[in-house]
Amino acid sequence: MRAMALIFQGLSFRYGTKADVFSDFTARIEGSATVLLGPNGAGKSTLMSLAASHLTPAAGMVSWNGLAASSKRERARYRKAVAWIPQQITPIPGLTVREQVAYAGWLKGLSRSSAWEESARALARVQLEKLADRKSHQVSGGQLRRMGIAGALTHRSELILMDEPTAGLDPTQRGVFRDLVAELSRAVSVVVSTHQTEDLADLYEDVMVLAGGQVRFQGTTQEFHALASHLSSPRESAEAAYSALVGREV
Ligand SMILES: Nc1ncnc2c1ncn2[C@@H]1O[C@H](COP(=O)(O)OP(=O)(O)OP(=O)(O)O)[C@@H](O)[C@H]1O
Repeated sequence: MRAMALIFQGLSFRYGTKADVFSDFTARIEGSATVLLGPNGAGKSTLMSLAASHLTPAAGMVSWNGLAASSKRERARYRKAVAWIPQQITPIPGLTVREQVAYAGWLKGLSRSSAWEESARALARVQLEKLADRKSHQVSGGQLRRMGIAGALTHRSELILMDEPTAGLDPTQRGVFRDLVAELSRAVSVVVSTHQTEDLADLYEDVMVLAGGQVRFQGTTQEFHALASHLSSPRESAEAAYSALVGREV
């Protein structure tokens, strides 16, 4: 296993004058494929945005593999190593799929020419090469998300954070996405937030359950299922374990 860790140390964060979403939050995510579960409002998206250094904590720090997101000297390297696929991927008007993927690489510090070269390789990995010349606002939601992943692949990130990547996808697109996560996690670390407890065992090594800005559970997927081991199917036990941890807050 790669010895890389995403570390949250004494993190505090709130939006404006609202209550703290996180207060002195400490957690460590290692391993190649982790799923972040939690009810609406648990703080999953906020944690992902903090990890992406898209949001800045009021106190504490986030680091990846020893690089601190908040360090001026390390921030560019941190952002190149850590990619984030937000819930909403916005097509950039006028750009083709390939141009938008190349643009993502350029934003992370690649030269224009290498961003352009890498974009072709990345689109092939997410099986979108046929749509490379289509305008990005003319592709489906599932294809947009794969385009976002391709953007993350251009700069060869080490960690890919995906926020609710399967929300609203039809079963076929979900299947494509699952294969992609399985493939990606052989080469890079992935952290995926979701509401869906189905198919956890096949895709993820580790589970972290968040509720009310706190870690309710962290362990291997097997340990997670074992919380409800009296139930036979993995799907039932995952749902039961999840409900036991966060109640019916869904
Ligand atoms: N932009 C924002 N401005 C103000 N409050 C926000 C904002 N985004 C989230 N919050 C609040 O912060 C808390 C955590 O929200 P967050 O979106 O991180 O949870 P989540 O687990 O991702 O939920 P969901 O599953 O619904 O996406 C919630 O109380 C939410 O209302």
